[in-house]
This record gives sequence, structure tokens and C-alpha cells, in this order.
Amino acid sequence: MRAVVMGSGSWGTAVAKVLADAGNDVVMWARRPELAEQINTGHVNGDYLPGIELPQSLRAVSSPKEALAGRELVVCAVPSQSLRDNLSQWLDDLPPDAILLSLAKGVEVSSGKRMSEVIAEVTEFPAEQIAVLSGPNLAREVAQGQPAATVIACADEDQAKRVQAAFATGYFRPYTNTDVVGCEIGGAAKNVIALACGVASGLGYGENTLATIITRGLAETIRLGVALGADITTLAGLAGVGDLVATCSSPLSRNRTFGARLGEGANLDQAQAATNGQVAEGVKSCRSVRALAQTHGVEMPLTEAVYLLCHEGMTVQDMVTNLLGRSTKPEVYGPV
Ligand SMILES: NC(=O)C1=CN([C@@H]2O[C@H](COP(=O)(O)OP(=O)(O)OC[C@H]3O[C@@H](n4cnc5c(N)ncnc54)[C@H](OP(=O)(O)O)[C@@H]3O)[C@@H](O)[C@H]2O)C=CC1
Ligand SMILES: O=C(CO)COP(=O)(O)O
Repeated sequence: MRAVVMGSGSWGTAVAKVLADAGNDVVMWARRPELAEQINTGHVNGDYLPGIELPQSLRAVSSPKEALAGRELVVCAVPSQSLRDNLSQWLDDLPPDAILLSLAKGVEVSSGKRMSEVIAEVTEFPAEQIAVLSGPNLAREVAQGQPAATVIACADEDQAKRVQAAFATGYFRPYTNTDVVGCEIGGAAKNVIALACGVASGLGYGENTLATIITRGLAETIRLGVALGADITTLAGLAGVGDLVATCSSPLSRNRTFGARLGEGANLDQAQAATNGQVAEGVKSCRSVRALAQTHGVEMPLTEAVYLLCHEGMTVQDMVTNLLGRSTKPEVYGPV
């Protein structure tokens, strides 16, 4: 396919590499001309993936118009809170028949919308031209060519298969799914839960605590997903459990790292600095995921705790005390 990756951060760059390795004609859009120049001449993105050699065929441009011209697949690789603004700027240059593929794992704070909903609202593209990619995909590992799998979700299965074919390489295995809601909720919620895991790690807690947060994080993610119409089996898959485990366990995760710094005693500004200018989506999405849960009458205690920590000044010690002080209940309750 003729593909463009709109955004040259860590995941956008890794995805562009996968697409190029899979034999597609790929161009990247970098908003800073100097980064485009570095990718074109040095075949490296030193800002986000230092030490990773990019394919010679991969080129970058800083003009969105030039990047989008004639592209069949438009990969949206910008943070979830800026996607609406970015899309508005690209709107006049989007090829009308292109598939728009979202990589972002978040829920828009201003509207409570998922990324595919934001894309549909801004572009007015039909659902069969909007897809999402989500799974256990830490950018650096994928860029190194380590084996991994992912999910391409689109309401139209044939379109999902087209994108799947474009992504299949010897190290990256895409599966299809028509459950867009499940994939998006899995991706957004796991960032919040990873932040909580980071806090636990920063406080010095071990594997029992981590496993407890992952498992109870999955339970609340399933409650929200099902309330929004997701298929529970999606959340048991790569875009649910898979991504939750990878992100909650890895020191490469920006969300986990952010939480770990808080657990070690850093304030919010210091924790932000530890992500090296990269986005930790859970910090903002804890607010919108919590709001979605409230709207749908779903209990999400871990998400609530992360929200209070990041936005209401709660201390990490009070976070732990409050979570463990909640009333006791059966393991399985709610709509599932
Ligand atoms: N990194 C990972 O391992 C994975 C990330 N994701 C998801 O992919 C999405 C993108 O993440 P990732 O590439 O890692 O993010 P980064 O923070 O690494 O990069 C963000 C990219 O977006 C660009 N950008 C364009 N417009 C804006 C804007 N208005 N505000 C901020 N940045 C802008 C940045 O440009 P500039 O460099 O000029 O700032 C940069 O190229 C996120 O939702 C993330 O959750 C999903 C799977 C894996
Ligand atoms: O989504 C990711 C892995 O699948 C990356 O997680 P972070 O954004 O926390 O680095």
C-alpha cells in the first residue's frame, strides 16, 4: 500500500519501519523539519528511537500536504489529546478514499470520545474507512524487530484485512477484529492501570501487588468495555490482557515510568520530566476514562485512584490506604 505515518514519535517511527519492512511505499510526516532531515539523511530518529537504523526506503517530510498526497493508508500517530487539532489541519489534504488508522491509546478529555469517534466526527469518513491498531507493542521492542502481535480493528472486516496484509512481516503479526470499541477501551484503560503499577513499583512493592493491580485493572476495564458495547473476548485478547501485561510490566512504558517516579516520591512535574518529552497518555486519560465510567454507572476504583493522584493532589500513601480500605465484595460482580 502507499502509506503515510502522520507523526514521527516513538510509535509512529516504529510503525513506519514495520510498514516499510513489509514492502509498502511509506512516507512519514514530522512536524519539525530538522527531524525529517535527520530521518532522510541519517536514517535514524535520534529524538525518539536512538540507535535504531531505519530502512533506506523510508523518507520523511514536514509538509502535511506533501505527506498525504496519493496515500491509501493514513496512519494517525499523534497523541490522543491533539488528534482532533491535527486532523483539522490535515482535513483538506486527506485523500477521500484512504483508510485512516489510529494508533493513539486514549480518550479525548474535552469530549469523552474514543479516537475512532474523533476521526469520524472531524473527517466525516464512514466507519469502513476508519480503523485502529492496538496491542502489546512497546515501540523500541517492535523497532528492534522482536516478535510481537497486534490487532487491526475495523467495523468492515475486509478493510481490516487490507490493513492486516500491509502490516504482516516476519516479526510483526497482525490479527483482525471488528470490535473497535473493545480495542480502543483496552488501549486507553491499560495506560491508567500501568500508571498504578508504576506507583506500586516505585513504592517498592513486588509481584503480588503487580499481579493484583493487573487483574483488578482488567476487571474494571471489562466492566467499562462491556457497558460501552465491547466484546469481552476482545479484552481477553492482545488489545486487552496482552497490552495490559506488557505495559504494566515493562520499564520501557512511559505510563509505568511516570507512576514509578510518583511512587518514589517525585512530584507531577518531575515525573513528567522522566518521560523525556514523550506522551504518558494515562495522565490525561484517567480523567476521561473516569468520566466515561461515571456516565455509564461503572465502578473503576483503580482509575479513580489514579485520577485523584494526578489531578486532585492525593498522596501515594493515601491512594494505597483508600484502595485497600474499600468495602469487601465478591470477585465477580457488575454487568459481566
Ligand atoms: N510508544 C509506544 O510504545 C506506543 C505508543 N502508542 C500510542 O501511540 C500514540 C503516539 O505515541 P508516541 O509515538 O509514542 O508518542 P510520542 O510522544 O513519542 O510522539 C508524539 C508525536 O506526535 C507529534 N505531534 C504532532 N502534533 C502534536 C501535538 N499537537 N502535540 C504533541 N505531539 C504532537 C510529535 O511531534 P514532535 O516530535 O515535534 O513533538 C511526535 O512526533 C499515543 O497515543 C500512544 O499511547 C501505542 C503503542 C505503542
Ligand atoms: O502502548 C504501549 C505498549 O503497547 C506503550 O505504552 P506507554 O505509552 O506507556 O509507553
